[in-house]
Formats: sequence, structure tokens, C-alpha cells
Amino acid sequence: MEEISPGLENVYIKYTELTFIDGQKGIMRYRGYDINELAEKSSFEKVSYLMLFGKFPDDSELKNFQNKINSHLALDDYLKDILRAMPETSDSLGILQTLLSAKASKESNYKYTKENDGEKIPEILGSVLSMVANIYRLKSGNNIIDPEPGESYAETFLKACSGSADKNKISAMDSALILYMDHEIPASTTAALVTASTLSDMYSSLASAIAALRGPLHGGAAEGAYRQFLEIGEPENVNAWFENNILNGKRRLVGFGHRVYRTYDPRLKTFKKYADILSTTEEQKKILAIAKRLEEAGVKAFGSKGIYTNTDFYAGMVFNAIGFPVDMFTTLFGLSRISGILAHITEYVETQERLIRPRAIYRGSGERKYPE
Ligand SMILES: CC(=O)SCCNC(=O)CCNC(=O)[C@H](O)C(C)(C)COP(=O)(O)OP(=O)(O)OC[C@H]1O[C@@H](n2cnc3c(N)ncnc32)[C@H](O)[C@@H]1OP(=O)(O)O
Ligand SMILES: O=C([O-])CC(=O)C(=O)O
Repeated sequence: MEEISPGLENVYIKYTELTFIDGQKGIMRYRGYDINELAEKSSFEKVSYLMLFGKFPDDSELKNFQNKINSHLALDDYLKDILRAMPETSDSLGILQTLLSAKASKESNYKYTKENDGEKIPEILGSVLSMVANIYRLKSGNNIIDPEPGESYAETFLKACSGSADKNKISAMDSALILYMDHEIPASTTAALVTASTLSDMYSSLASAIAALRGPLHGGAAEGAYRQFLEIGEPENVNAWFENNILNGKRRLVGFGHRVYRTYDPRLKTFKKYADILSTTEEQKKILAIAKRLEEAGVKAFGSKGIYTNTDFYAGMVFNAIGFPVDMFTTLFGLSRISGILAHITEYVETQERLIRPRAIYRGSGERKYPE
């Protein structure tokens, strides 16, 4: 008898040389390199290059890659017009999806080839940096600008957002960009692959991915986890809140549980480190104390079921300490994830180029006569 796999659980649709995950042991590597070591020692550009082209760039390859990205920081005028036309209440991820779709509208007949991808990928990385920085600027009441290239992608981005950024914040941003860059094929990357498998263009594939990232079960969880801490309000409220809302209520603990991990998400280590370093105001220290107590309660209650803290539990605190409001968290996740998604698209199209088209088992009525 045919069977379905709800949620495509344990269904494999591609081979990959990009990201390795051992969900039992809590190990995650990009092309064989440990994720936390990359976050500590490398940069977004170097790791993006590694993911996209299979090796770390040498100095001249890196410069060339950065120059190509930087040559696409100026937003097209029609994108600036769209940005200005968006209602004030639009959420930042929705605006990013809209801008990606607008770019897609000019991409007819995109052909996936190494040469095309080699030009298109830096273009996308430059454009998306500018889109996200300008979304932030617009939402904080500032004018739209063409970002100036800095020393690194993270620095260019933070300076474009708010004019300046200290070394700790740039370093935290760079690490966050690396940690969130790829995670094999979660819902968002799968959505991008479905679109790319029809040989649609890269911007359309990215718009599909961003749409799937939005939900609270996936990319929206960093925002959900942070709002949960705000709702709890004080560290001493944690246990009662947990009992009422999670143990005896119907809610899920946001920032906990994962389709693949049965232990702690390995990315937590670095996010937790930055949450500790960057939480300096009384409010930030209070949120951190709430998070730590809540994590303890969650692990005590759910650890035996293999449900542990995931990366989104502490990521929001880091984004907030860098200077971003809650509404930007999923969009920052999106910015980080672009190069991972592009690497998967390129890998998929190069090695398989097979239309993704699953089946559904029909269980409806037999043949019926149209009512006269
Ligand atoms: C970057 C990322 O996308 S990481 C994920 C971010 N998402 C979240 O943090 C949202 C909260 N977490 C969840 O909802 C889930 O853990 C998911 C969606 C991430 C993964 O879920 P799935 O693999 O589909 O697990 P599933 O839903 O089958 O859950 C298995 C069991 O664990 C329970 N469970 C899973 N996560 C949680 C949670 N966060 N809180 C409470 N219970 C949970 C489920 O209720 C279910 O219990 P049951 O068997 O008694 O019904
Ligand atoms: O792998 C997943 O399902 C979700 C996740 O952690 C990610 O996309 O970073």
C-alpha cells in the first residue's frame, strides 16, 4: 500500500556537499568545517565563497568577490520607489519578499550556468544587503541610501543601517550571518528548490524561500522566543508562566524543539556567548536572566523527549543587543540565509536539475455526475 510522509519527514530529495548535521550528537559543519569555529574565525564573505565555490578564497579571489558584491550596493530606482510606497505598518520580511519579487519581474529566461551564477550571486548578495539595510532605515524613519562599502559584509551592513557600529557588534553580526547561512534543507530552502527545479530564476526562488521563512515554526521563531521573554516580564515569573502556558496550556515553547536535533542545537553555543557579552543594559540583562531560567525549565520538562533549545532561543537577544527591533529578526535571518540557499540551488541544478513534483494519494469521492 502507498504511504505518505507527512511533513516530508525523513524524505531525501538531494545529495549535498554543503552542510552536515548530526541531530543526535548536535554537530553541524559547512563543507566539513565546524560551525562554531567558522563563526569565531572566519567572515561571512569567506564562508559564503566556501559554500558557493567549494573552497576558501585566496586573497585575490576574496577581494574580487567583495568588489563584485560592493558594485551592487546601489538599489535600483524602481526598488526605492517600491520601498517608499510600502505602508508604514508593513512588516520588514514582507517588504523583503516584495523587493525580491520585484527583482524577479525583470529576470525572464535566467539560465543556470557556472558563468551566469558567478556574476549573479555577488549581485544578489550586494542587492539584498542594501534591501535589508534600507528596510531597517525606512522603518526607523531614516532616508534610503546607497550603502558605502566597508571592510567586511557585516560592517557594510551595520554602517548602512545606522551609520556606525563598534567592533563587538560587527563581530557578533558576522558570526550570526555565518551561523544562519545554511542548515541543509529546511522548509525555506526546500521552497526555493521547488521553485528553482522548474528552472525559474534565482530571485523568484529566494522570494519563495523568504515566504516560507516567515512562519513561527521556522524563521519567525527568534521573534516568537523574544516576545515570549517580554511577555514573562520578570525572571521570577518564569516558573508560573511555564506551568500555566506550556505545561498546562496549549502553547509550544518557542525556541525549543527541532525536526532534526534531538539534543542542543550546536549554533546556540556562539549565540549564547554573544548574548552574554552584549547584554549590558538592565533590560537586556533581565531578558537574558528570563531566557536562562526558561531554558532550564524547558530542558527539565522536555529534554527526556529529545526536545532541547534551538538556535532561535538566543538569536533574538543578540540581534536586539546589536541594535535591531524585534520586527527585524526574521529579516536578518533571511539576509544570512541567502548565500546558503543560492549554494543549494546551484548544487541542485548542477547535479540533478529534476523537477520537484511529489504526489498526493487521492481519497475523495469516486466518479460523480454533474448536478443538472
Ligand atoms: C531556525 C528554525 O527554524 S529552528 C525551529 C524554530 N521553531 C520553534 O522554535 C517553534 C517551536 N518548536 C516546534 O513547534 C517544533 O519543535 C518544530 C516545528 C520546530 C519541529 O517539530 P516537529 O519535528 O514537527 O515535531 P513534532 O511537532 O512532531 O513534535 C513532537 C512532539 O514534541 C512536542 N514538541 C515539539 N516542540 C515542542 C515545543 N517547542 N514545545 C512543546 N512541545 C513541543 C510536540 O507537541 C509533540 O508532542 P506529542 O508527540 O506528545 O504530540
Ligand atoms: O533545519 C530546520 O528545519 C530549521 C533550522 O534550524 C534552520 O533553518 O536553520
